[in-house]
Amino acid sequence: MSEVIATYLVHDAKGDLSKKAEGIALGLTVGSWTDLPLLEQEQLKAHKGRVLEVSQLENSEKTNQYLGKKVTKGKIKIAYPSINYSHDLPAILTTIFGKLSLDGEVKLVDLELSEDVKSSFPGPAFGVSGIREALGIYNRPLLMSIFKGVIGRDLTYLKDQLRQQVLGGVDLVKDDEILFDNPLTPFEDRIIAGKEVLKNVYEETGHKAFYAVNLSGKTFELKDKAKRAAELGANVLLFNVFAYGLDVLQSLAEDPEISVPIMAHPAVSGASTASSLYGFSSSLLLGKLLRISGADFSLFPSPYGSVALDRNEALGIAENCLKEDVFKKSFPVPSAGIHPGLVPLLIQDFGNDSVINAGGGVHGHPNGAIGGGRAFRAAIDATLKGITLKQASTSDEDLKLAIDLWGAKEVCK
Ligand SMILES: CSCCC(=O)C(=O)COP(=O)(O)O
Ligand SMILES: [Mg+2]
Repeated sequence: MSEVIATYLVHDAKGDLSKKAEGIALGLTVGSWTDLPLLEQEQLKAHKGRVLEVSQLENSEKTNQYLGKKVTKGKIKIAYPSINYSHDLPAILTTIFGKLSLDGEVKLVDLELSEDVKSSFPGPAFGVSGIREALGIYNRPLLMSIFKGVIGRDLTYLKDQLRQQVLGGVDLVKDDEILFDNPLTPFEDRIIAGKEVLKNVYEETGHKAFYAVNLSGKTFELKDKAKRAAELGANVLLFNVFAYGLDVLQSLAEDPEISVPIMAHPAVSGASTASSLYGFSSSLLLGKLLRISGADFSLFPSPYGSVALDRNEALGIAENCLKEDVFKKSFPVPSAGIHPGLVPLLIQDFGNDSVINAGGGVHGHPNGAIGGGRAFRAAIDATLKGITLKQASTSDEDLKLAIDLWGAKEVCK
């Protein structure tokens, strides 16, 4: 059947979840149902939402700590026929969660698209395999660092910081999401300068790395800027998807003139995911929806760093980035407050097909960004060989300095 199935988590004061589910299925599709004449009911049948599942998770005996009232918690699954909407996310999201998102304690936790609906979405143009091939790295998680303190600095500073990071052995360097187009480091100049630094480092050391430049500006200027970036040979485009919308990401990802991998930053997404009662689940928004819309990388807070996400939520994002589907895989990038001592935990939880990403954990190293990058690479190598960081640090000064400063969370085998 051609449809989208939505799963909701609801907290309902009235306690009749079946009635609530039927109300949603009707309200978001054909509106009124039972009061209509039989002929009209027949005509509308193909358009009506179908309740597939109603399950009570907790009863209403206890007062909910956030709502201050007794509520019944439950899961509701509804199928929405695809003849009701065009096959784009603005229409799909408005159908299944439009006014419903404003109507009490309802959280959208998952969406399942039938195969014909999926075919309207691009998925990542490069994906995990394409990025690995472009970098020539197949057997370990990638390592990324983040420019820091570039606001108010010029291109000379940016070039020097890029060089230091790449010399430490990182595979990717991304702009911070708060660096926009500006007179000191304009978008196009950053791409040109970045390419020059990466070329020099490659010629000197043989180490290949990519630079993810922040694609920013007004929505209707983005395509032209992205096309220009592609012409200039940009490696990756960083994009603050949730300040714009998933459909904007999709239109960039499916444009054949913008053949550049896209890295989705989660900025602003917390406003839609953080509540346990409202909004979207992180695994849906930062995993499934980013992937179908064309993100080659999805950044999200790791469970361990400074902006921590619940571990199951973070694992759910990674699962939706990587599970078998018609789409290429997106790289999960657990981020924020990451330092070399967290590498064993990150690899245990997110595996080889992930990107280890750090800003402060690279720049704050006592030997500077070069030392930070080297410490991370040593931590990755040690973890993959099954050696503890403590052991590895006896023969690696950069790793030793990092774990003396930030500690190490070894994992039990
Ligand atoms: C919230 S995920 C985004 C990570 C990010 O953009 C960042 O700047 C993290 O920096 P940090 O110094 O915490 O590694
Ligand atoms: Mg940042």
